[in-house]
Amino acid sequence: MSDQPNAEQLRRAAEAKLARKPPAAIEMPLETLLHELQVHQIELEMQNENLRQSQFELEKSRDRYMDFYDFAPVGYLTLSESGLILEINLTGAGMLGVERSKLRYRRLTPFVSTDYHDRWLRHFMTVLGSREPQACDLAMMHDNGSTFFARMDCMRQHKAGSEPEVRVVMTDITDRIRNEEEIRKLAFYDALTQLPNRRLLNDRLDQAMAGSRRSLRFGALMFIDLDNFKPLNDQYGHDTGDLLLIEVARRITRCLREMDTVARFGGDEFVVLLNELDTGKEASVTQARHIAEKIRYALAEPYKLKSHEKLELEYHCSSSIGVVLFINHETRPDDILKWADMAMYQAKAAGRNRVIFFEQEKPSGLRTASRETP
Ligand SMILES: Nc1nc2c(ncn2[C@@H]2O[C@H](COP(=O)(O)OP(=O)(O)OP(=O)(O)O)[C@@H](O)[C@H]2O)c(=O)[nH]1
Repeated sequence: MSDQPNAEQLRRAAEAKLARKPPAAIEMPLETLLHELQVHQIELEMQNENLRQSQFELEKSRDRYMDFYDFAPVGYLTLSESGLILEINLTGAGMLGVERSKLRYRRLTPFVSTDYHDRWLRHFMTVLGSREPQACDLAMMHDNGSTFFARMDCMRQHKAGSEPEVRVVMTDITDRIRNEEEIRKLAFYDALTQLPNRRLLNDRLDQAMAGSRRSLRFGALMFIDLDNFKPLNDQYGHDTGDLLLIEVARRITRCLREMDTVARFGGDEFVVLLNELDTGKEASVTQARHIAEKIRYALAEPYKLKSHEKLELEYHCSSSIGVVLFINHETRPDDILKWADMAMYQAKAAGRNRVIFFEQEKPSGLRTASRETP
């Protein structure tokens, strides 16, 4: 803004000047008076022009501010103390999928995914009670029902004589969250079958063993290796082999309860983890054998596969399964895996297509495997 006095001030100053002047001064020649008036008029016009220019600059910077506000890459919202939307920029309205004019005085909470309502309401109360900025990540609902993730940076504003308000900067973090999920998936799941991988299996085995210690129920771990899988790859190509592995994953999963885990251990090896069987060993062996046999039957059913020449082919493939029971965290996870693997090799050696249980340590200190009939 210019330091020039405004028209009202000039008028008052001129009147004061006139009032102060002695009558003699007023009786100056008309020509001099006219000249002085003209000079004043020019000065006034120049000041007017300055004012117009300042006004113009002010409007321009307000428009620029509105552009920054409306088209910022983040949503800006002002919420009332009760969570009503008082103001929102165009980006924010776009994120919610509703025209800005229709958002005023609507609550923000219905745009937060139901699972996140509690988190949002707790966060909002914290913001109202704090002078510091507070942030939380939420799953939000677009008006069309699709979900996006947003980081909500919130700050309470409280000017004397007015109701408190909450300023919110809403940043779309969907890509970041999806990337994190993708990275987690890559780290813990097998890309071909989408089953948990070896790393996730190790976690689940730790949990199952801790659970067994609490419940004093047996758990079981099965090592499953396909028989004669290699010839399928050799004859029809890796892609056809992949199709069989995907189908194997489906068939094993169908034999299990929700609480059990099947993981792809590598190549044509799968590991099944059964939780919370029975407190008695015999009953647990019976349950584990029942499931292992179910899997063995399911995997021995013929596979209808498409070869690399798109020809449909039927392939027969059995499995060798080694099983070990565990309880009460007595053993190390590595040993459980090793013993199940040993039992599986016993099944291979005994002619394949069978289930063999690993027998716990003998009094002699020798560990052997006992064979089950195919
Ligand atoms: N298609 C496909 N093949 C794989 C993959 N990973 C490993 N393999 C192959 O799986 C085969 C596993 O070898 P083996 O277990 O020795 O083969 P097998 O014929 O089942 O032998 P036995 O277990 O003794 O009956 C090898 O040919 C590997 O190249 C994969 O992701 N996709």
